[in-house]
Amino acid sequence: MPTSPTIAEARSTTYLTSRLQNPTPSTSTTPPDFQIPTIDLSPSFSPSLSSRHELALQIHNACLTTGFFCITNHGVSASSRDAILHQASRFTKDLAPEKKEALHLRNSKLGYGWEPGNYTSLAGDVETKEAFNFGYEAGFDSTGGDGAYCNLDGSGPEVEGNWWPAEEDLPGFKEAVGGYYGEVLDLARRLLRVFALGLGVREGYFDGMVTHPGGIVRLLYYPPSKEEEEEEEEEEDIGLGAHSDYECFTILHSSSVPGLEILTPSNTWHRVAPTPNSFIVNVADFLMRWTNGLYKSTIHRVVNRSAEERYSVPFFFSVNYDEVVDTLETCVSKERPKRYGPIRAGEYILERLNTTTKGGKGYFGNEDVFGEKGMS
Ligand SMILES: O=C(O)CCC(=O)C(=O)O
Ligand SMILES: [Fe+2]
Repeated sequence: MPTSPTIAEARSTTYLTSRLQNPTPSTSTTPPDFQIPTIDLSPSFSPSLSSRHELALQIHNACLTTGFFCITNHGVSASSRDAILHQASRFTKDLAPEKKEALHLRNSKLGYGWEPGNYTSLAGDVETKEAFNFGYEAGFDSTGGDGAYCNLDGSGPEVEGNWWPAEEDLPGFKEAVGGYYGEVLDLARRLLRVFALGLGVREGYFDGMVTHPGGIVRLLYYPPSKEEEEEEEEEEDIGLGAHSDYECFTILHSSSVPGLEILTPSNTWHRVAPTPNSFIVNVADFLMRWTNGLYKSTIHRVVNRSAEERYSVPFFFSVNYDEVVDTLETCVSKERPKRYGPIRAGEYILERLNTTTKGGKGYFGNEDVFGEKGMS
């Protein structure tokens, strides 16, 4: 069940303040020791268990340190990757304003639909990004699903499902985004098997927990920078404010325009240079909790400093939302006693989502907070 906005607000503020050691990190250059490893995922297809173990070790090390890594040879087709960016641009540019308005996420309890620019804020930054959010549908799943999907709040898809534009308004949109979703879901499940090996449990340990998994996709648009902002650090327009992600891990695809910045241990923003044909993967909060704080869910943000538009598509992968998850025993030791109790995946994520607001007050379906237009 969603928490009341007041509790959510307090938790959001405390959480982010505790993780942002300095609320305004310096944007000076990255320390030379900070690197996001690039990991070749081809061994995940290998019949050799030792090759898969070697891969798992590389990923495990990245999760213990940066919390971010870049993957190549991931198995997602170039055509689907191109198609999803094209659909993000069609949604942003071709869908009439009144059609977007009809999909406004203020009408959704689960964060689905259209998020206009400036609608949300994170860590006090008003954001310039625009987004369209949707979640799992069995029809996208290459396994066909197990028929047991439930929403973040425990309700079934018949209570609230995705909010799609009408087919005649954006012909072929749902089919294309569904095709991409299915391929990335396959990748996510394969990656989770690699995570299992890295975490010292058997490879199939998590399989039964992702039979109807959570997986929210956002089609994100970041407008071009109004002016050359490279030297004007004070004036920068935040596309997406400093935050960590909420689920198990995120698989991020973006256009070639840079913008993603990662907070380094020395409190500087590391600007990620996009690598062709790759995805960026990052540990999110639920996995951090599940691993007893061993895996790092690293704070990041987006600033589009270029004169070009930027599109990106994160896939936030979670175990089945009705799965009750307790700390992994392999992550508990005498030196690191168990820090967290069991929690239902959807409950945790929904609580976190409800904190992502202008003023931290919770916006999903919450007309009272922002009034009719959802903005103040
Ligand atoms: O657009 C990006 O590169 C990152 C997006 C992101 O961090 C998010 O949506 O949580
Ligand atoms: Fe993120």
